[in-house]
Formats: sequence, structure tokens, C-alpha cells
Amino acid sequence: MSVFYGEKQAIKQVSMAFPDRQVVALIGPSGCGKSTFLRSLNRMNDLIPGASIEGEIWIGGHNICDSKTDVVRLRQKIGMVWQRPNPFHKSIYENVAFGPRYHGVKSKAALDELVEECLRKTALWDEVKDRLHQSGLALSGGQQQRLCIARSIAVKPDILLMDEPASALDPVSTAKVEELIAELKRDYTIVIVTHNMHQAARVSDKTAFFFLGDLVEYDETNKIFTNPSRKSTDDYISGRFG
Ligand SMILES: Nc1ncnc2c1ncn2[C@@H]1O[C@H](COP(=O)(O)OP(=O)(O)OP(=O)(O)O)[C@@H](O)[C@H]1O
Repeated sequence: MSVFYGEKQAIKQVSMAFPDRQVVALIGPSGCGKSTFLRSLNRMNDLIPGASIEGEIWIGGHNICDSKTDVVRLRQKIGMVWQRPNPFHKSIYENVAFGPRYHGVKSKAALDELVEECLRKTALWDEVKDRLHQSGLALSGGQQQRLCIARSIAVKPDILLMDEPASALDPVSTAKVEELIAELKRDYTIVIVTHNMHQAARVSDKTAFFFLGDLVEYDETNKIFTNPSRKSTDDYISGRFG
């Protein structure tokens, strides 16, 4: 598929497949199109005036570029975690319960159970169980990011998109988010944009190197970082540019 901002082509006929329940890292220098590509996968780019997609994106047997796609349901199935933690101005509990309630879960017992399950999965439960009704904004940056991940998984997505989810966090919180990604891939397919080569090498199964809107190389992470096929991939991962 290709993505345009007006006349400008930001993604150039990229074709790739994402394996189920694996982590794929998108790497490349600033402006190469990683975030544009990621946002296309749940049609968040639709929200940008002038942005358009050509081609097809097949997820679960549906071409999500089809005009009949229910984008609310699509974004339920394909969650997004942003660079800066962005909890709602609501309590910790409500941050997690909001999505499921919106999608029809009404019973308090079911919501209580779901909130606990999601906070346990994101390793937050023990840190917040005594203050579930305090504001999510009162948590540390790293805790807020894990709360945002808990919020994403509360609506039972199949796929999680993460746009530099740890770049605003300190090293300890970054390590926690990376551990969490390793846990979450048991249940979800994850696509992560990162500028951090070590992070890509640590967390992903496959890595895609983008440059100026082209997909230059896409392979097993181990291969990309030890024996890439393309010289520009080698130059980028060894810090010779970007
Ligand atoms: N809203 C927009 N309107 C117009 N052009 C845009 C918009 N967003 C991104 N672009 C352009 O599309 C290209 C790809 O940008 P994108 O943000 O996807 O790259 P990126 O690899 O994620 O960069 P970074 O690593 O700096 O976040 C760039 O040339 C950028 O200027």
C-alpha cells in the first residue's frame, strides 16, 4: 500500500505480512514514514486532513481500506499506544473500564474483574490496587504508560500498535514496558515503532527497515542486526546515518 499527504507520497508501495502473535519492529531515520505506516493499520491516518491510502490492508479476512469498514470496531480490534502516555482525565479504574463499558459491558462485577485482569497483565495491579479511584494522571510516567496499555487491552484487541511507547520514559520504566511487550505477545500481535536499536533487537521477532517511504528490508530481527542483506540497513543499524 501507499500513503499520501496531499500530493506527497509518504509510503511507497510497501508490501509486508505480520505474523500472528509476534512482535514486529519498524525502524528507520526520522521522517521515513514509520508512524504514517503504523497509523494506517487502524486507519488513524483518516483523521489527518489530506491523508489518503492506495492499496489494500488485509486483517482477519477484511480489507480494512474498504469504505464500508466500521472504523470504531476496527480500532477496538487494533489498539494504539502512543509515544506520550495519555490517560483520560479519569480514575485509574475508569481509564480501564471506559472502553468495555462503551462497547456494552454493563455489570459492575464483570467490569471489576476486567479491570483487575488488565491491570494484572500490565503488572500494575499491586502498585495501584489500593487507589483505583484516584486519578490516572497522578501515576508516574511509566505507570501511566502501562495504564494506557491496560486501557488498550481492556477492549480485547487482536493487534496492538505502539508508536515509540517507551521513548518518554526513564530506563527502569522502559525495561518494564519491554518486559510487558514480551508478555503481551502471547495474546496479541504487536507492531512497534522505535528509534532505539537495542530495544528493537530486544523486543522484536521481525524488524522492518524503512527509508524515505520505502521498505528497504524486512526479516528476522536476528538477521537484520547481525547480517542484513542491504548496505543501507547495515549503515543505519551501525549508526553511520540517521
Ligand atoms: N500530518 C502530516 N501532513 C503532511 N505530511 C506529513 C504529516 N505527517 C507526516 N508527514 C510527512 O510524511 C513523512 C513521514 O513522516 P512520519 O511521521 O510517518 O515519519 P517517521 O518515520 O515516523 O518519523 P519520526 O521518526 O520522526 O517520528 C515525512 O516526510 C513527514 O514530513
